[in-house]
Amino acid sequence: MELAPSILSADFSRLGEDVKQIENAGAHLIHVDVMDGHFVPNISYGATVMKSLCGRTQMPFDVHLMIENPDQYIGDFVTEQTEYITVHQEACRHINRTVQHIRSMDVKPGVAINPGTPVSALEYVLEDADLILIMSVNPGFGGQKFIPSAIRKAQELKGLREKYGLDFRIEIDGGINLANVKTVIDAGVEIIVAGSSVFKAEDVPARVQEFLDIFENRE
Ligand SMILES: O=C(CO)[C@@H](O)[C@H](O)COP(=O)(O)O
Repeated sequence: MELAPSILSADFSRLGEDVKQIENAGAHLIHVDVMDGHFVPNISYGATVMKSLCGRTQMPFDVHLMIENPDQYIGDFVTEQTEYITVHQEACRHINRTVQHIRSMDVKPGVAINPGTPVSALEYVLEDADLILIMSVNPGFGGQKFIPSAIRKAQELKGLREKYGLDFRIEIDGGINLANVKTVIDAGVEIIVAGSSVFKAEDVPARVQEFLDIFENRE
């Protein structure tokens, strides 16, 4: 199990400190939400902000591109710290080519699906991806309410992974908190993205620890 706090909910005026704080508390990855105002109705930040964190933390980057034309920008997000680059199935005309493009840059490719997209849309890309990201809110904003159908998707993906002997990891993103995280873990999720429930907590390190304690009891 890994915790990937989303810096979308961090305080950008002190991003380096916020990231260091979650790293010291034991978080595993930094989730980097990139939004273009086209694929999603919000603009967040780009590669320059992400790269400003290189070396300020040892945590790997888990990049989530919520953008049109991701192929055009993938190269900008490749750094020595970039572990995953995830693109949306809905944003890619040639998803297989995009996944191969990410892999050719020595980064693990991920594919995300929106709440309205069925798992079946991923059928022919599961064997090429290292990560499948289930959106459990409509992408674009932090602090939204969890959409429960994401649980069925995780169960379905876990079943397909077993059936075909594949080894992609299952990640969930949106509306995750201490109350629902056990349910998504039981459904098969292995990487938990959490934005507001981590960065908006009164005691951020304690909140990270609470997630880690739940992980430990589930493993
Ligand atoms: O990709 C997104 C939103 O589009 C997420 O990564 C959110 O930033 C998660 O925030 P919370 O729902 O956990 O507050």
